[in-house]
Order: sequence, then C-alpha cells, then structure tokens
Amino acid sequence: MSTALRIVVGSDDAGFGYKEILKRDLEQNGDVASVVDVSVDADGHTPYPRVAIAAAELVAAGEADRALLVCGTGLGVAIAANKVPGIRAVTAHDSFSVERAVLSNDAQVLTMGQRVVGIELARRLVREWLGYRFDPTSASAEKVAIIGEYETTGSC
Ligand SMILES: O=C(CO)[C@H](O)COP(=O)(O)O
Repeated sequence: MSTALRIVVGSDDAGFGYKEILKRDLEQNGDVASVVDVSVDADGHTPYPRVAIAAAELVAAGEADRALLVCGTGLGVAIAANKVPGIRAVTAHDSFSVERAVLSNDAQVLTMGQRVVGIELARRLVREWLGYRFDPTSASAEKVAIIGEYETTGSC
C-alpha cells in the first residue's frame, strides 16, 4: 500500500461546484491523508491565478504532496501554477493523460475544467489519479530532471 497523500484543492468561482464535489470525494478516499482548501467561496471572485499560485506554493514548500485545481477550462490554473518554481501542473480530462501526468511527468498538480468535463468523469479521473505514484528510478525521471535543471540553471 502506498503512502496517503496530502492534497490541496482550489478553484475560482467557475470551478467552485466541481471543487466542492471532488473535495468531498477526496475526504472520503483512503489514499488521502488530508485535504486543504485554498478556494474562494462560491460568490468570491478571486481571480484564478491567485488560487492556483497559493495551492502550488503549498506543494512547492512541501506542505502538500499534490494539488487539484478547477477553473472554467482547467487551463488558466495550470498556467498560473506552473509559474511556481518546481511545479509541474497539467490539465487532463482523460484517463491515459491522468496516468501519464504522474508516471511520465511527475506532475504534482492536476487541473480540470468545470465547463469541459462531466462531473462523473472528473470524479473517476481523480480516483484514478490518487492511485498513481511516480517512480524516481524510472527512465522518465531523467527527462523530468531536465525540466528542473533548466528551471534552476537557465540551461540544460
Ligand atoms: O477558465 C478559466 C481560466 O482558464 C476561468 O475560470 C475563467 O476565466 P475567464 O474566461 O477569463 O473569465
């Protein structure tokens, strides 16, 4: 059995409904150790980059293992989270991409769009996502390391 994950969730107002449902699922999932919510409330209009960066900073600081972010498309929160050093955030709305996001890319942040994917598929994808762990001894690890090298040195 793999270690339970500390998850941070976040959304803007466009992703609020899905975030609430997915958060509830996470809180009931045995693969999850804790859930922290950095979202605005349903009527709050905090711009999505602020929520995404707050979540990504918790992951980068080692206070959470992964983040799940929801906005209208999943795209803006991914772009914003990727500005935080050390973060690899991806938008994924299909099973294979969710698997490879972890196993190939060691992405710590998964993002989804409430205006793009159905809620039952989103719930299933999050369940699947929780079951994957990156293997640091895999061939993919060397490729992921190149991203970090570029980020820290400016070349690779
Ligand atoms: O989807 C979003 C950003 O990618 C966000 O929820 C809505 O952004 P907007 O189209 O700029 O309002």
